[in-house]
Amino acid sequence: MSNLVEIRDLHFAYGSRPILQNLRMDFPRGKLIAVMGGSGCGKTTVLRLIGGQIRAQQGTVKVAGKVVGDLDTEELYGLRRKMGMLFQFGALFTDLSVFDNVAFPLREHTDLPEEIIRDLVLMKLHAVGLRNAHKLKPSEISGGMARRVALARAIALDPELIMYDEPFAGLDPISMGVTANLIRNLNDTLGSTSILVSHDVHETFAIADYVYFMSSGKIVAEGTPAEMRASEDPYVKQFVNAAPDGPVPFHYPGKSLAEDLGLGSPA
Ligand SMILES: Nc1ncnc2c1ncn2[C@@H]1O[C@H](COP(=O)(O)OP(=O)(O)OP(=O)(O)O)[C@@H](O)[C@H]1O
Repeated sequence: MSNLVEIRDLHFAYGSRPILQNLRMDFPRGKLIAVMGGSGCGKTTVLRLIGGQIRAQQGTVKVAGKVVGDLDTEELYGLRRKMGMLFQFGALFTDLSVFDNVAFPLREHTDLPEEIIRDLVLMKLHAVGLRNAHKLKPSEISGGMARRVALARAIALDPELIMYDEPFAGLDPISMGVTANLIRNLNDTLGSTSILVSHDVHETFAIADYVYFMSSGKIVAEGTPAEMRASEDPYVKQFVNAAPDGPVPFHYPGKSLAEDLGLGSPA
């Protein structure tokens, strides 16, 4: 099976601060691939490299066979049209109705007549169960519904690749489950490829085909959700079991408590 996105030998630094090291990742067409790991390990940076918002200092990111870092502005713009992105707390335009929020990318990126835009928007809203809410403003709907509208907007242009950055953040458990199912169903019905950045193990394992675990800018484990559940890797175990201490220490590194309290030999 061919990969829609391929990352090879990737190194990335913000200034002199290394963020990603020696990454190799495959995102096969049609699959839903999760990228998991603690806060600040570099997950969002991976999405930004795929979207071409930033460029790697070393290594390659290929999307649909093209090296993203080599594209000029116009080519990048063309590539981005094939990508749908749902960012953390995917903010809606508060002054626009639900309908106009979803219509926005269609009006911005296509010359389609309004009657066609109307049908497309209603179909996308139907897919997320909110066709009948199309006249409402974001202030009149719940947080879970707003996330679904953002999802409808992200898929408005039938993207080949959909990237989700923490789509479950701030949602109640029911809305989380609804959003997770939608992400899986949309991937399958649109025939797209999805990248899901999340630290929510339960929802992510329920829908992902394959999982990459990152820590400090490196891939530390990868496999299917079942393989990850059975993994003996201490980092994966700590993450999957949400253990407060393990390879990721609870205490910020430094002096021991005994030293700080002047109690003699360091522990
Ligand atoms: N524009 C920037 N300039 C400098 N450092 C940055 C910039 N953006 C992110 N970083 C740093 O890069 C590291 C990786 O950030 P990134 O957002 O990719 O992490 P993440 O795994 O997505 O974290 P989270 O789950 O908290 O969103 C972090 O330490 C962050 O502080």
